[in-house]
Amino acid sequence: MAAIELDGVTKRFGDDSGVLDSLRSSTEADVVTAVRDLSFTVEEGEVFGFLGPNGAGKSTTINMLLDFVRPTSGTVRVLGHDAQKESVAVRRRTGVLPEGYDVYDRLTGREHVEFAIESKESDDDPDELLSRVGLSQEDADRRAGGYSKGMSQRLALAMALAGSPDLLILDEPSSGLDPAGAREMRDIVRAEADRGATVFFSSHVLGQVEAVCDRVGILREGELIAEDSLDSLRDKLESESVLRLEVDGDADLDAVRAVSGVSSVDYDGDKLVVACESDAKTSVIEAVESSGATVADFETDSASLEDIFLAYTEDDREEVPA
Ligand SMILES: Nc1ncnc2c1ncn2[C@@H]1O[C@H](COP(=O)(O)OP(=O)(O)OP(=O)(O)O)[C@@H](O)[C@H]1O
Repeated sequence: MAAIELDGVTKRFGDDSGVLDSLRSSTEADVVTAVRDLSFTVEEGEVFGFLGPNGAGKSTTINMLLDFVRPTSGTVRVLGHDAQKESVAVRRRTGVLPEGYDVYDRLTGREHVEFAIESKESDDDPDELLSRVGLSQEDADRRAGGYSKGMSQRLALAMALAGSPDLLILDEPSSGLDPAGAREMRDIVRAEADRGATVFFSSHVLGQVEAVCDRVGILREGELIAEDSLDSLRDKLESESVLRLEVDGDADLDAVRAVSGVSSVDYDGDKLVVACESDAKTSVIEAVESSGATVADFETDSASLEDIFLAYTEDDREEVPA
């Protein structure tokens, strides 16, 4: 069964166009389409990486899974439940690590976790959960208001794990963690998947996602622009190259973009950087030269996963060379 199913989901903020003119408070400029016609499925037991640059719509999507935000159109199902009509059932079976979790200053770490355990009606041992995320007994007895950022993040993860949820939603889980903490978090994600939980993991840090996820979805400006297993993305990479060209004169970037097999064209300093299929390299050089510029020199390397992510998510706007 699918753990998460989105079908044609759009979310517009600030859109009160259905409201009487006299009551409208927003102008057209206030309307933001955070997510546009988004459809995807995450299967039970999968670790799904939800990638995208800042403002791509990741948190909005997560908030719709939990019914904190309602879609303007489309349907959202979580663990077989309608996310709007059965949000209580969804939340009971879901552990959430929200982005930038704010602790309750006056409660101790243990009290936070006890609260999470109670709300999940579970009989978990709070100290066990705290030690799983690397917080000691002494830490557990301290008020969380004095915690460091990384400690607060660990505490939030312990709370998300309470009650062995069927679905874990982790929004930027490694933010604030040191490298050891980030690795421990990844180990926990894998252990949770091994016990059968589904993990939905949002991040703009590709390395984190790469290390734990079976499949990724890449969001850009509210639209899903790629959804694939990491292996397929890697296969794709093998046939991709990045060309760095030293160009004299002004190359027509649109002509280069139009070459079949080219996925992105941009300036990096004074170098023209073109991501393309390996067998399109000659056509790229020809396109640059026939647009009136001269290729003085070039180098080529195979694309890293990072390059692909950037190629998918970066804006194609022409940048003026420095
Ligand atoms: N409550 C809101 N009111 C108006 N606009 C909003 C609201 N929440 C989000 N947005 C807008 O929706 C878009 C997507 O935001 P969202 O927070 O979902 O992105 P994100 O991918 O989680 O970004 P980040 O990686 O920076 O957390 C942004 O343009 C944002 O300004």
